[in-house]
Amino acid sequence: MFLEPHFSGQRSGWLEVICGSMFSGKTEELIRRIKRARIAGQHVEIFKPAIDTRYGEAEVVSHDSNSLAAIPVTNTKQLLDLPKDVTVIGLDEAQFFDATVVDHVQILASQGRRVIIAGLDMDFRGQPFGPMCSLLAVAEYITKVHAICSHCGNLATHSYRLVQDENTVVLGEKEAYEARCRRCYGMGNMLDLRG
Ligand SMILES: Nc1ncnc2c1ncn2[C@@H]1O[C@H](COP(=O)(O)OP(=O)(O)O)[C@@H](O)[C@H]1O
Ligand SMILES: Cc1cn([C@H]2C[C@H](O)[C@@H](COP(=O)(O)O)O2)c(=O)[nH]c1=O
Ligand SMILES: [Zn+2]
Repeated sequence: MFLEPHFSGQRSGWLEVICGSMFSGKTEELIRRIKRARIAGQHVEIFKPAIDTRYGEAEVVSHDSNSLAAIPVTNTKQLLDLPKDVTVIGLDEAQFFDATVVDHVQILASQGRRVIIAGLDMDFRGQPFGPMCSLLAVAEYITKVHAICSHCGNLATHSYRLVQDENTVVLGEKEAYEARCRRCYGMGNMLDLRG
């Protein structure tokens, strides 16, 4: 389990990334860390891409219906308008932000703030999703969480799309995606290719 770092001298900021497939517990882990920061008396703000309207516009919500209020973002420059006393920043569904998010979270960290970022590492094709690769490269701390494969019960790393749609962005839940292990993901794709 992730334990928050301690600093004895002057505290510097840092980036944490929580990544994994759909249903792997990214949002739950983000909510857990945010709640602990609030318990510690820190000022927290949470953001999400405005594009993710699945559960309403101003919330991050887990598949188990845990939720926290969040500010929808259309341009990641908005992240830089934060008051100085906000020392902890959460970002959910980071795969949907554009590449500018990488510079903007680094500015926040260099201002001494803790930035916790949750997002899908891979899209339904098994390819790196949006800015997640770059965020993983610059983060001080990385946590990869795993779902349970819907087919065999092993650990799942992939998000398998059940609906026919070639667009990278297709919002959805269980009706549109399954968590799968590498083996079951590969077998599903082979069957799709055979038609
Ligand atoms: N295949 C699955 N593997 C693991 N958890 C699942 C699965 N399907 C549904 N869940 C539920 O989803 C919850 C995780 O939800 P959430 O934190 O929103 O995940 P993520 O943000 O990674 O999509 C789990 O606690 C569990 O109750
Ligand atoms: C794999 C994949 C997912 N999406 C969408 C589907 C959901 O709306 C979100 C992921 O939500 P979660 O909190 O991680 O469960 O992303 C997509 O648009 N494209 C994809 O390839
Ligand atoms: Zn499997």
